[in-house]
Amino acid sequence: MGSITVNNLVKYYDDVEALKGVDLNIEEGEFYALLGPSGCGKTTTMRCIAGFEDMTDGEIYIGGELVNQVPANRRDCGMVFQSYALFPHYNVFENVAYSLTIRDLYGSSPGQRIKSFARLMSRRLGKPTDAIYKKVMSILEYVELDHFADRGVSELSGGQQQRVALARALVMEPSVLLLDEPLSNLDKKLRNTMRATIRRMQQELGITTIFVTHDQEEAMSMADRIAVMKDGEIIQEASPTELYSKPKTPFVADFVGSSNIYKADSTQDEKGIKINDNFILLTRYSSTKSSERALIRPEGIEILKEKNDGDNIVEGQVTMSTYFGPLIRYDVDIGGVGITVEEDYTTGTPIYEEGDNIILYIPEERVVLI
Ligand SMILES: Nc1ncnc2c1ncn2[C@@H]1O[C@H](COP(=O)(O)OP(=O)(O)OP(=O)(O)O)[C@@H](O)[C@H]1O
Repeated sequence: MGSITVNNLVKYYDDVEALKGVDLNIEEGEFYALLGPSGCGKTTTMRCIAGFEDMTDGEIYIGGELVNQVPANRRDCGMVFQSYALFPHYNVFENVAYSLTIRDLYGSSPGQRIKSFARLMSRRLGKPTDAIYKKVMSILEYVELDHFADRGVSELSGGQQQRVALARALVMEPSVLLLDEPLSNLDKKLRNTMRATIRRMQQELGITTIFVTHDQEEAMSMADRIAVMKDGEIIQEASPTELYSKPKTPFVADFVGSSNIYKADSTQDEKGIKINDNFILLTRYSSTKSSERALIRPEGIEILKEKNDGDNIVEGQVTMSTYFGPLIRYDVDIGGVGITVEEDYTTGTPIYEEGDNIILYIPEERVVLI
């Protein structure tokens, strides 16, 4: 199985600098997500690792081997694309078997190629060899599609096509699996199911996996580690929990969840943040610089039934109330500044409507300076 190391990866498309020196150290068996907005360079990074794209500068190692000069079909990477890229006129079995045969044809010695080609021919005549048959059927069983082996792929649902694409990549037993936004064509419910399926398979097979997505929820729920990219660079790399609780920049904070971000205050004797006339005391910080930003996650703010004399209490007016089932989100105006609050909803939780007054408590341990 393969670890992946990328050193100072630079990629220009003519004069567009798509990657500005990306470094990655992905451990064997790790599930690693590249997360970032459209155009930040996720796919380019992936394509360079797979060998589909020439790089301008840098080094890529797979399983400790420098692969800069190694062609794509010899890099031992299985790749699944957003569009699935299945052969529409082949059935499920053929799509998966074809990938196996093609790799054998182009990735082995001339003697083996002849045998592989013979297998390909025999399959085309409707008599697949035992070895191919067993291998393909076992992987189809694994993705729970063995009963659809002879069905045309165009007659499958999106989620089923997605599993064929996954089977096609896995049948080669690659040491590295590269998944480029594989779930973005699926509806929300199917996406959740496929997330679990992919994560389970990855853990069972222990394949080093890079997953490209612009969906923070997807990255957070699946990956061991996440690299957040922006404008061709990695801004922060961390575990999902660390990324959420200790984002290094306002961009990361905003990208990995909803957040309230305010300027830290440097003018007061006391340390804290000023939100209009409200001062949020931060006793555990030795100083707050004006260059710093204070991040408060919406779920870190408490709604009080009554005002009390404690610190860090602000009053506001609800401007929007959104009910999501398990939680309610309030957009609140506190003297011209907005703050978003989220509260778990259980039966009996009072719901505030637009225009209602609301009392908020901001515990200082829920404020992170970035
Ligand atoms: N073939 C190409 N020719 C010229 N520029 C390209 C090419 N492919 C990508 N780019 C540019 O390189 C940058 C990175 O693109 P890339 O596709 O890697 O981003 P991405 O993060 O995967 O975006 P998305 O989430 O939209 O797929 C973008 O500015 C893009 O316009």
